Amino acid sequence: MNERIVVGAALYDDGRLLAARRSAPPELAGGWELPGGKVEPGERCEDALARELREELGVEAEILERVPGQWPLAKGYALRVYRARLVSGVAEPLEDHDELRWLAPDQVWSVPWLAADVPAVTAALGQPHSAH
Ligand SMILES: Nc1nc2c([nH]c(=O)n2[C@H]2C[C@H](O)[C@@H](COP(=O)(O)OP(=O)(O)OP(=O)(O)O)O2)c(=O)[nH]1
Repeated sequence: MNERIVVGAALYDDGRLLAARRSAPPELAGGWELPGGKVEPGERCEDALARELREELGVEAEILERVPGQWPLAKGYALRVYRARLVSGVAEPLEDHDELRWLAPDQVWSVPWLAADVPAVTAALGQPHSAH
């Protein structure tokens, strides 16, 4: 399989969803996304996501079920989303981001999500919130 996959986390803690503001590249900077990153060759999506959350945010997360669907990104990549639960650590914008926000359910649309993330976040919200 030759797909280029980016995995993103619908990461919940205490009923709130984490949004991360990208600091680069220039065309995406300032937009909000679900934290995550590229899956490396031979890597399981769930493992890639746990690794990215560790690297980018400094947290340990339990990766739960995949949100059905897949959303196109630039350069032939596609975004897949997994629900996840914060296990330990305090999320900080260590890499790729310059601000983080934990959004309560009525705040989810208060940030300008990147275009690809709008349907992904919508799909993530459309499921029972078992990760709360
Ligand atoms: N992580 C993430 N990336 C997204 C989302 N929406 C979106 O358009 N993207 C884009 C931004 C990036 O071009 C690409 C993900 O790459 P990344 O830079 O986060 O991944 P990475 O940490 O593995 O980066 P790299 O060092 O290999 O460049 O997908 C999203 O919700 N989450």
